[in-house]
Amino acid sequence: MALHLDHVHARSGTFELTADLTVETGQRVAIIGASGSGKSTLLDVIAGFLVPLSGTVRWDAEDITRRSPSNRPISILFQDTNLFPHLTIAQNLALALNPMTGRLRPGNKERIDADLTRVGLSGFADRRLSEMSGGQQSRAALARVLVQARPVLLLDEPFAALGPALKDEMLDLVAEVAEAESLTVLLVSHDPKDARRFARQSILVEAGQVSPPQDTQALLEDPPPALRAYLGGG
Ligand SMILES: Nc1ncnc2c1ncn2[C@@H]1O[C@H](COP(=O)(O)OP(=O)(O)OP(=O)(O)O)[C@@H](O)[C@H]1O
Repeated sequence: MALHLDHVHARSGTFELTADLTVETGQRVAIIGASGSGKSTLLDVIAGFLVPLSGTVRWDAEDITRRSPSNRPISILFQDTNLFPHLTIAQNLALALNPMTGRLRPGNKERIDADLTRVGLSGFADRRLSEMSGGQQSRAALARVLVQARPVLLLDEPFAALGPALKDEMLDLVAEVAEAESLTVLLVSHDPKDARRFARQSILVEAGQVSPPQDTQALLEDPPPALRAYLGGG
């Protein structure tokens, strides 16, 4: 299994993006590029918020190019956690599972409890989000994407508001969970330390041109000029 972008050409306003690449199942990949290079636009194409003008997005043999975001094998974690502060964690996760009703179906409660345990929040099910710390809210947001049980996880700077130690802890937790569930993960981050920590391979985005995954260490040691300037490497 793999996520494929075959000869994708997309346009958002006047901005153009091209991508031709494969991310293998279970791979963790960082998306690196200067500000405005097209990292979020790339995630939009994969997630289904932006339909390309040409080319194909495939999950293995399945063409998902025109599928709505909610019908893709993909979940997304943004910095805005998508959680309702006045609801409990359990209520939030129930809504993630059954968006129309928020009611639990048979088996849902067990799934929620298992995912809360997995992210270190066992016993927190009835706690309101507004009564939790930033780190705990990040864990709850991760549990929210885990209950959806989709094989591809997109992360767009999800832990940028946390301090460095907490951010590292969350990245390690995502890596651990991704490993256990064989998730394919794409992480947009502005911090090269995150890419080094999280992803052996990275996708470089330069002025709308997306390169296939390459070795993170090698890319960051010898970045192309635009990326070097952005990273502040002189
Ligand atoms: N609807 C639009 N009309 C015109 N330009 C757009 C539109 N949407 C996005 N852009 C431009 O597309 C480019 C890519 O934006 P994108 O958000 O993908 O970049 P990014 O690499 O994620 O940037 P950052 O690191 O700053 O978040 C930017 O120059 C942005 O201004």
